Amino acid sequence: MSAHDRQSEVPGLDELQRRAAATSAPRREEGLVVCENLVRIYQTGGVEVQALQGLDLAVSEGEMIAVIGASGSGKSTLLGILSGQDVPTAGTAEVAGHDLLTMKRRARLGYRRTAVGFVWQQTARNLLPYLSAAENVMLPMTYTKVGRSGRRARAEELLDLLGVVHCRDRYPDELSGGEQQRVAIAVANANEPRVLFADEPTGELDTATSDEVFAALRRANKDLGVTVVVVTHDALVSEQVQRTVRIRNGRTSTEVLRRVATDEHGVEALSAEEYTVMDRHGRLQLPSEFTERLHMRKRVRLALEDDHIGVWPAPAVPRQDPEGESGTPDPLT
Ligand SMILES: Nc1ncnc2c1ncn2[C@@H]1O[C@H](COP(=O)(O)OP(=O)(O)OP(=O)(O)O)[C@@H](O)[C@H]1O
Repeated sequence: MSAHDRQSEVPGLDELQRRAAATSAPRREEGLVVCENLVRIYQTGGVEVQALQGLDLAVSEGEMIAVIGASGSGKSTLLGILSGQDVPTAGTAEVAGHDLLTMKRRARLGYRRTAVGFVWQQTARNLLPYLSAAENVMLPMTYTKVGRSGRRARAEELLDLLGVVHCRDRYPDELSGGEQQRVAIAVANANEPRVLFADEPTGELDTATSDEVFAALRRANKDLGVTVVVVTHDALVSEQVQRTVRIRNGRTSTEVLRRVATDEHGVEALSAEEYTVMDRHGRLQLPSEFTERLHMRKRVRLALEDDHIGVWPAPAVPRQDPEGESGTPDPLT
């Protein structure tokens, strides 16, 4: 090969930059809410609790999702971070372009007041007891430039939308649990937030009342366009959204996507499919029920097919005895 040929093989600066860009960090997730590799470590009495251990989540604008998971899996910690009440230890947490890791105190206060809304499980925690329903809804608007008549009109409109306009002049202790939560949803939407977070909003309610509250959340999502992230233990509630995200041990593990499918006879039916979450590096966790059944440990063999990837247990490797003769297979323990 001549010196000239070798020269022509050396890539130019543009080509090197292009290659570097292609191999650098994978593309960031897109969405109104984006968490990547999110970590929250609590330190209490010298003990470290890793509440979130590299959680990934992306929620698109206008979506309504349910977050489920066992007690202690990190659901409330996630909501606390996304609503600006708590600060993550590491990773990425962005909501509507706000970086929740680097946000300063003052900006955080503004964020909590106008960018997001929050509904707690405890009905009494959402409303001030000495204000009427309408006054509760008007209160957050005092942080904005909306005048008194504008505030009153917006409160009336929200209470009407959520089916509790008849409660406008009543105090919280004169409302049922379901009415209180619907007024709380109105309060959380007062300043036209981009995202509404609700932590077990139906946790203290019976089934019929929970349905009403959940219908109010759906109405807020549909009619006000607010993106909704709701944490729930209630399987019936989580089945009413298009996407349910399950958190296990501080990470997103699986997602159930629901959609209406039409068969060849034009009959519509709701289908639900469960997916394992893959992070942007291509990592995913195989369910232990699968790996145990097929005795998959340490290594697996992958094969790329036209439309899927096959995963097989690795064959047992014969163990080499000291004399150099092959002996019993090593079961890769
Ligand atoms: N302030 C805190 N200090 C120390 N550890 C905490 C704190 N808050 C939460 N934890 C721990 O972090 C882990 C996740 O808690 P988190 O409240 O987020 O779970 P959860 O899924 O919301 O549970 P639940 O469904 O019971 O409300 C748990 O082990 C919990 O004990």
